[in-house]
Amino acid sequence: MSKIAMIGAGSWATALAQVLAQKDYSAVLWARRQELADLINDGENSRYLPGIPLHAKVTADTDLERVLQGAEAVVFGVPSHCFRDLLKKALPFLQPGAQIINVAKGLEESTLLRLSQVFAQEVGEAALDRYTVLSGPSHAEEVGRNIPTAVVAASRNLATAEYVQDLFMSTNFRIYTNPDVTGVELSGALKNIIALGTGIADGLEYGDNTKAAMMTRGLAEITRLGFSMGAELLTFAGLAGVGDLIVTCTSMHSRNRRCGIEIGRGKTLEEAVESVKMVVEGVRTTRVAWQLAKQQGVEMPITEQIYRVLFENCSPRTAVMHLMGRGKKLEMEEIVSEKISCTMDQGREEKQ
Ligand SMILES: NC(=O)C1=CN([C@@H]2O[C@H](COP(=O)(O)OP(=O)(O)OC[C@H]3O[C@@H](n4cnc5c(N)ncnc54)[C@H](OP(=O)(O)O)[C@@H]3O)[C@@H](O)[C@H]2O)C=CC1
Ligand SMILES: O=C(CO)COP(=O)(O)O
Repeated sequence: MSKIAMIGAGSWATALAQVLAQKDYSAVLWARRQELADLINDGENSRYLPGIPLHAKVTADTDLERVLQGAEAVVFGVPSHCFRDLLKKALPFLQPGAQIINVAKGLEESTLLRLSQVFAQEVGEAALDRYTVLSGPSHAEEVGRNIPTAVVAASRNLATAEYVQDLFMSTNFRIYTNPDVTGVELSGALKNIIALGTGIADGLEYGDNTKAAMMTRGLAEITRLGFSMGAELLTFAGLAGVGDLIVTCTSMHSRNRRCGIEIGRGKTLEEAVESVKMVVEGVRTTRVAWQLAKQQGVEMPITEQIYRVLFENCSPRTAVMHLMGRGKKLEMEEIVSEKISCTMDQGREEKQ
């Protein structure tokens, strides 16, 4: 059977390799450290996905060229901040026409770009026809244990999205296709900010009401930013949107939520990130979203308060006080008015 290369050997890349190996693919993980490759080749990624015996077709190697040789598809499973660098390193060894699947949930901090835009800059706009983002409510710890999970494969090219759907689809891993790459990328990245926030609320020992309010209003501001950046509104109501927001804000598997809990309990950002021992994408994403909100002229009050807690020494309780003390609002105000004015503009253009 065919070979699939996985760039990165953390929890998510390992769990996805396990899904592919169970479908008889050879899933070869690229690890930057020999120690990690050895663990995987010994049958368990005890550093990132402990307690899950790996399928014999999951192997690891530190030689990037060897990993990529003959791979029909390449899954990038590394944190967003190293995507561009690893993509550049991988490019010379990619098989012509290889499918590229990105599973990272973040934005590039220095450029504020989505990762498909980073890919287009490095490989060329036309290559987006073989680029897919795979995203949705999917903790590695559960996928690795074959717990039923459903996610979205988004590509501008339907045939490419369907290739990824067929590649991963199994009895316990269900894939839907979606053409809205922008919406799927933004919702996957931005929900991590809200998960930091619900974690902080949990750390402060606020209740379920607070968490539900933060998730719902969080979704409203994610949707607002996403819509202003060209995403489809309905994507935010789907698996990659509200689905992933629910799982990340409520699960103890979530690294972002766990980091938030530690901050709410009084740890510094550095101490909280250190305690998680895996990537906490939401920290960088908060900086990016804070800047994007300003750039787009979009109100993101929760993101703004989380930014102040993470980077401006604002106490979590003060941040909550600021959120609760904001001026009176109509619940659907911005989203509805933007959509209506947009539809009206469209209607006017069509009439002319
Ligand atoms: N874990 C999950 O359940 C899910 C995660 N994701 C997303 O997948 C992406 C990866 O997350 P996850 O697997 O959890 O991360 P982990 O922290 O579990 O693993 C990160 C992996 O990336 C490697 N890595 C880190 N920095 C670099 C670098 N500068 N150069 C090369 N390799 C590097 C690590 O190697 P080393 O050990 O050598 O540091 C490790 O192999 C993130 O964007 C995350 O949001 C998406 C869905 C689910
Ligand atoms: O995206 C995820 C689940 O869908 C994982 O979230 P965390 O990075 O917070 O663990």
